Amino acid sequence: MSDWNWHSAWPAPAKLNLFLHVVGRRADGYHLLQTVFRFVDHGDLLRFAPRADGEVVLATPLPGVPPESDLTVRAARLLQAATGCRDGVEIALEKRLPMGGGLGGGSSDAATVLLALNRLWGLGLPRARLQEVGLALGADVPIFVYGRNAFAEGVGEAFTPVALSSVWYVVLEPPVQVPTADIFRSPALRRDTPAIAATDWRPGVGGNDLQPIAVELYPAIAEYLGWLSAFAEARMTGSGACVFAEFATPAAAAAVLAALPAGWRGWVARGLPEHPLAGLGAP
Ligand SMILES: C[C@](O)(CO)[C@H](O)COP(=O)(O)OP(=O)(O)OC[C@H]1O[C@@H](n2ccc(N)nc2=O)[C@H](O)[C@@H]1O
Ligand SMILES: Nc1ncnc2c1ncn2[C@@H]1O[C@H](COP(=O)(O)OP(=O)(O)OP(=O)(O)O)[C@@H](O)[C@H]1O
Repeated sequence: MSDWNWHSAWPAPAKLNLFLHVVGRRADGYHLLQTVFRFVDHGDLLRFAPRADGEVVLATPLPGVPPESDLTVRAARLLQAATGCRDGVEIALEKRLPMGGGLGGGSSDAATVLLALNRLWGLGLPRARLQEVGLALGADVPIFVYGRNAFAEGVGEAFTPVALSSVWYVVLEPPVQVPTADIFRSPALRRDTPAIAATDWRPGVGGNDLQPIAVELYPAIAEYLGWLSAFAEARMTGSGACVFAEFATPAAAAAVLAALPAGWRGWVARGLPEHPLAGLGAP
């Protein structure tokens, strides 16, 4: 992927929060979290073409999102501003991840833009610098730049890599979009879960502190969790709405998906050992 090629698709995978605890709150209102991020092999795709006029143009605007606010456009402009780069780009986004789904879709798109344009514009910024640039766009952007499954702390920007086994997930999409800020603003949110050491985390440890709040606000999430729980332990990712459960084999996951009630949306994804762009040149 060293050259501009409109036909090369750059992946922007989803993440799952295998657990998510709110352990405190910063003076600016942002919440201190502990979470494990896991990448899965289902996500959006991006394509890029150079523009000589220096403009950043989104060829595929999303319904309800003005291009100026789209995280892909904002990421490209922020990279121009951070480096003084005068090159432009046309971006095409093939959206597969639901918005407000807790899968980090917009954040992953932004991270893939940063990684791709760092390469295509020949900027040579180190990954750590791209993570900083990404944090200005959203708390979930740095993990996608970092590129390894990780135990995360702070607002989700301080990472300890974790090795995760190869498993499959059934991910269901309740038909609601959850605004992340609404969940964090809830007076009912528990903000004092005791912190754990990264080395004490094992798969299965911990829950999602945001889940009771989201379930209360959006009964569809409770309904989907209830259905999936009949097959395996089910949990919400991020601030919702999507819910997931883990399976040891792709056949076991496919069998659950095959039983999905009519009209429900869901998919099976493999847990990845790392982000598909983790090996990309950025130091
Ligand atoms: C819930 C997670 O998805 C877990 O991975 C992330 O923490 C959310 O990350 P994100 O969607 O990138 O969120 P941002 O766009 O940075 O923040 C949206 C809003 O959520 C609240 N917010 C977000 C992250 C955080 N650690 N504490 C917060 O209180 C803030 O009100 C913020 O204005
Ligand atoms: N490229 C983009 N893709 C998705 N949403 C975008 C994009 N650009 C801007 N947005 C805005 O960001 C909001 C959150 O979208 P996103 O898909 O990142 O949510 P999410 O999956 O809940 O993320 P997180 O797990 O980070 O909370 C959307 O409702 C939309 O208004």
